[in-house]
Amino acid sequence: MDFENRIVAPESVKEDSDIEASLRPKTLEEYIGQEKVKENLTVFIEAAKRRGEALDHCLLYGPPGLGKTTLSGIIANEMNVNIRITSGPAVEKPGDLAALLTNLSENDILFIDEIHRLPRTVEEVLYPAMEDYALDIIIGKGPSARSIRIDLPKFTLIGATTRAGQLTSPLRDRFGVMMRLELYTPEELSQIILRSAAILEIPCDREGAVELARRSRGTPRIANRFLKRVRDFAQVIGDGTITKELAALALDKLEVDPLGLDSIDRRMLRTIIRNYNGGPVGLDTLAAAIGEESITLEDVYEPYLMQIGFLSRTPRGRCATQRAYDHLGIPRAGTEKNAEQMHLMDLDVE
Ligand SMILES: Nc1ncnc2c1ncn2[C@@H]1O[C@H](COP(=O)(O)OP(=O)(O)OP(=O)(O)O)[C@@H](O)[C@H]1O
Ligand SMILES: [Mg+2]
Repeated sequence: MDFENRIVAPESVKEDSDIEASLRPKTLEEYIGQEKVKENLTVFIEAAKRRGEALDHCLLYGPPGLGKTTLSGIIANEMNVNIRITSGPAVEKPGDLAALLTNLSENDILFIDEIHRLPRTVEEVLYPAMEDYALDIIIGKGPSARSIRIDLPKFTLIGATTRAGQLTSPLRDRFGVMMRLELYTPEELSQIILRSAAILEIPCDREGAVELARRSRGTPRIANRFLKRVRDFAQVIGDGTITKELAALALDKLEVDPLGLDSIDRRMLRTIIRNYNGGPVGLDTLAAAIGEESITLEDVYEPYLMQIGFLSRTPRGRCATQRAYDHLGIPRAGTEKNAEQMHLMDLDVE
């Protein structure tokens, strides 16, 4: 199975990057959804600006593709400061971080994507930088080594992560603001799609946008990708406009079902149902059974399946819900007749 090229993958792939830049909203006003986050940010930004201070360090967390990078750019824009962008794995040595920090100006933003992947030695340099705006640098080796302190400009660190739980607590505790991004509702996604369609000059009617939205798994990145792909179908099969019928037809062809599930989601649910009698099954066991990493299941597949109520997490493991059975057309086992039907249905697995 091709995990890398899933059209419903929420992670950025190469073909996304050429449109993403043009579609990124620049102001909080243009940023659709995430009302709670926006409301709080508006207050924090306004307060920091009035005091002429740097914004508190912020941690943005939540599943991929929901707009963490976009939001950081917006914060910089609204604060009227520069933003430097890097990522956890890119900052390999303490010296790399020191170089980034000493190049900031007062109130600037340092954005560290995938901050949970910062090497520990780098993280330790970050603590005094965040707390006291200072760098402690060791000069020399052996007995003559001494530590000097370099003052840094007051800056804002914005960390983004899909896994807040993997952050060490000393790092987590140094963020003044923690904001969780949620999956978007189909209504919010259709607004995002209509906005993107207008920018890219793709004719798309309201029902067409709703249909794309419904299948976008709560994720703007997927919504924008669908828009781009479905435009091709609209131009070749239709009259150029994305309508409800055309959107449905195109996404069916791309093997994205009416709820946005693809074959991998269905396989995961079927595995829980068939091999584990609907669950509960432990995450690691399930991951091994479908040949995917536990972390990927947890970050990428589960959030959406839980949002639509197909999967529940219990202390003993994952369970498929009645809705999942219904959607897949699998009767619940329990009666002998059902068990027999299940057995027959097993013959047509992919
Ligand atoms: N609230 C929003 N309104 C409009 N467009 C959005 C919104 N959030 C995200 N987008 C669009 O979705 C795309 C992905 O957003 P972004 O790159 O910010 O996600 P991300 O959370 O940083 O993802 P990752 O976790 O992969 O880094 C961008 O093209 C952006 O234009
Ligand atoms: Mg990002």
